[in-house]
Amino acid sequence: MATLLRRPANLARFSRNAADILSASRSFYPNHTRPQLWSLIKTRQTRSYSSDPKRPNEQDSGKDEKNKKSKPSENKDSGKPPQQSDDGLLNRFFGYLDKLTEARSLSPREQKFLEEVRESFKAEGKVPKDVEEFIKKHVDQGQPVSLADWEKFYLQLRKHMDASGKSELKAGIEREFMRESRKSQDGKQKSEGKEEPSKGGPKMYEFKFDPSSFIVTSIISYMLYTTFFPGETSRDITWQEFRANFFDRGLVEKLTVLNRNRVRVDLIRDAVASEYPDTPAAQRNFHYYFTIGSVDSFERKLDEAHNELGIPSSQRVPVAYVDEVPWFATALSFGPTILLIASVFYFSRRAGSGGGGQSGLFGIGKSRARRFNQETDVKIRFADVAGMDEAKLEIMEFVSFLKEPDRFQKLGAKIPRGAILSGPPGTGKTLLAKATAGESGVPFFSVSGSEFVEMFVGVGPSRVRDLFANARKNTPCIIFIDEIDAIGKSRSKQHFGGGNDERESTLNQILTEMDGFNTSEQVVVLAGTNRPDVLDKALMRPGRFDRHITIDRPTMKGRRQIFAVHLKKIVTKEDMDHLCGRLAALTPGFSGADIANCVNEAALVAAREVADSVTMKHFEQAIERVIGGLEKKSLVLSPEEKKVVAYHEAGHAICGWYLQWADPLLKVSIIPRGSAALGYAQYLPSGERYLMTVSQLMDRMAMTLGGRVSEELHFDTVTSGASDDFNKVTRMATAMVTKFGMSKAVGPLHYEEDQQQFHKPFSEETARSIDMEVRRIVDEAYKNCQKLLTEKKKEIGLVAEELLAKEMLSRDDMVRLLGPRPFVENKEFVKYFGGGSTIAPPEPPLSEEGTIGKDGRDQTPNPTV
Ligand SMILES: Nc1ncnc2c1ncn2[C@@H]1O[C@H](COP(=O)(O)OP(=O)(O)OP(=O)(O)O)[C@@H](O)[C@H]1O
Repeated sequence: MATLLRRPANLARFSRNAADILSASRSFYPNHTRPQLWSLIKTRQTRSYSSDPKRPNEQDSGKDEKNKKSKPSENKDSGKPPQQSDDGLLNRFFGYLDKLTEARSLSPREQKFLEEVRESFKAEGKVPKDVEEFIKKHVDQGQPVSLADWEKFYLQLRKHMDASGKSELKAGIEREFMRESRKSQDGKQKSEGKEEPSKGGPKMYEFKFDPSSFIVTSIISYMLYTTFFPGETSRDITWQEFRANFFDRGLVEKLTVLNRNRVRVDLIRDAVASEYPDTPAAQRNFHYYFTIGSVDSFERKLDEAHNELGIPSSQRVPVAYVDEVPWFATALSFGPTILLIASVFYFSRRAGSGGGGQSGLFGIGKSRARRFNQETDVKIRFADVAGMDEAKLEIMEFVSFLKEPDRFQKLGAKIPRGAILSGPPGTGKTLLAKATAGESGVPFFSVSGSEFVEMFVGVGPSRVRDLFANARKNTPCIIFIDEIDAIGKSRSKQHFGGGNDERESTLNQILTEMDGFNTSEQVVVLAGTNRPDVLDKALMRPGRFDRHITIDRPTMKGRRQIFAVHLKKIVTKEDMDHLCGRLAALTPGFSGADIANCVNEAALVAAREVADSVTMKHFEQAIERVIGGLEKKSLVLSPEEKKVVAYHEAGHAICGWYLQWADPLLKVSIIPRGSAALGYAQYLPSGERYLMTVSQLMDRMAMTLGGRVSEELHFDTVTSGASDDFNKVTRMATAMVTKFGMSKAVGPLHYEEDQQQFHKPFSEETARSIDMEVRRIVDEAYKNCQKLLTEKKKEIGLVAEELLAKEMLSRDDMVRLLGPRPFVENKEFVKYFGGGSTIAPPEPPLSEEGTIGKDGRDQTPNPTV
């Protein structure tokens, strides 16, 4: 390829030299015909050869000649009769080479090449056939040299050099020609003989033609050129100059009034050139301009000038009027708009590139669902999801459907479209969906409901369409829409206070898409929500989300299993079975996420202490921290306040100890924690409690009021610290009356209090009787508590003083101070806490009455001062 590229360049170079020689020959010897010319050259050469000392080449060639004669076997044509040498032809060829050398100053390499050619031919004593023909035809007969002739000639020389092993020289020459031909293309024909041959091969530069950058570069160059060299095509002059230099001399051909404020002067070029030989005005594109105040004054002045010169109206200089739009100014006026569009485009591309799929402004309607690839991403299996056996069983069916659809289809069963996983936060809904994908070995598209909500209209439905289209391309697969309540809220409820058309149309699109699946399409849609109650009924109907899987907070058994899953990754020397059981008992109401957090927190506590392994103590600290929040070391109470807190907490503790149906006490503390609690008493619910008796509720209320009663018994005044206790007690009592049917006066009725309803669901009369009943119940609980604590005033003092000294009392301390609790304890409690070791504080029992916090778990530690 390189040779092919080089060849035209070499040919061009050779033919140029040859043409030069022939033309030079003609000018040197104008009176001779070409054969005469060459015979002249020949004689001159013969003369010079006979008179000059022998050239080294000739000496060498003489030697070669002898060698040839002495060693005929070394001749290339050995075996053939040696060809008769044609000295005349050789000499004519050498003469031609001389002429070639003289006509152009060749580079040393080129000269060397020709020398080599000369030597080589001389050594052989003959010229090759083609060269012979060339000489005869073009030198002897004077026929013109065509490019084809030169190609043949050049190839012949090359062939000869190849045959005589001069390939290195040849390569050098070719490089030389290459360089020279490039030079000649650039139009910079320098003297080649003075230049050193370049080292290495020629550098090849690749130019890629980019039309857009070419246009932009051209425009910018033109603008710069016209800005910096405006005088090249135009020049401003005054009216006086115009008159004196051109108008009065009759050099003006035409005047053009531009935009009514400037005049372009067209001159009679030839006349201007002869009048002003050095002026640029003679150039074709050159114009003079002058400005005018107004068209009227210009016309008046022009008329006057014509009149002064006595030019008849038929021969007056013609005037044209043109309104030109200056393109540069126009382009500038569009500049800000173009800039704005360009930057919007650019930033939208950048912003979009973060998300998957198509980027840019045009990708806004594309789904943001993350696709987890089976082999790489979804490593979760059902074994990793603990404590929700029923939910797993339910969802297992989807796995078998995705794995072996035939089993269902052949019996004519319709495949379930999807399932809604509902439950409190952190209970493992996403985990279960991932495990379903992991088990079934299919791609998993995960998206959050809020990702369909954008400020642009139509984006939500478009993303839904895109998500489902993607899923259809990847069947079988699972789509998981987390927090579906963000878009799937009941449409009737949305209209209360405004409504949201965009959300509604997104929901409609989901409904349509789910309807759009045909029964054989293996796309399962799972959705997670914390609020199944607000979802649109249409979403829940059979044929869409067929299955409703409720995932509640784990039971004691579930917690134990979840702890077992998460403790696998933790380094601990504790007995695993006992540890899991004890931790599960300590963490009623914890969700899976809480448990995961708790285990991690314990490992962090251990690491902070630079321990080798995580011990029970670390777990208990972690649980305490998760429940109560951080210890508030910065909060320093005054001694009086501390005393009040101690007696308040001691009141709770004594109630919990001596009331039969109260939950067993685990820990009392007056160390401030979290945001509001100055102290707390903690109890362990006696097992999983699904039903509560009146006695249990009454004892729990009495226990909650214990703090305030103790304050009353021991101090002259009471504090504000019991307000949270009163809140709990009131809610419990209200629930007993309005929901549990535990009041004879109100009867077996259930009144749901709906925040969104303006009217209460009961009459004024009922409201009054509810109020009275609630008051009666609380009063009763209060009296019980007061009675008990008055009896146990001494014990309260004991516990409070010990608390002031130690700040925290465990169940052991209580046993030491008060003796064993006078009631039979729960079996599980005895199993894990009967030993009386340090007891971590579990959360107070969950109660239906609304001690549940924002996240579904009661986060308020029991009574504060
Ligand atoms: N049953 C469980 N077994 C093991 N780990 C669990 C379980 N439930 C929750 N977890 C842990 O809690 C983490 C959070 O769970 P996940 O995200 O599935 O909760 P979620 O119910 O989807 O929460 P949200 O409703 O807030 O989206 C999981 O990554 C896992 O570590």
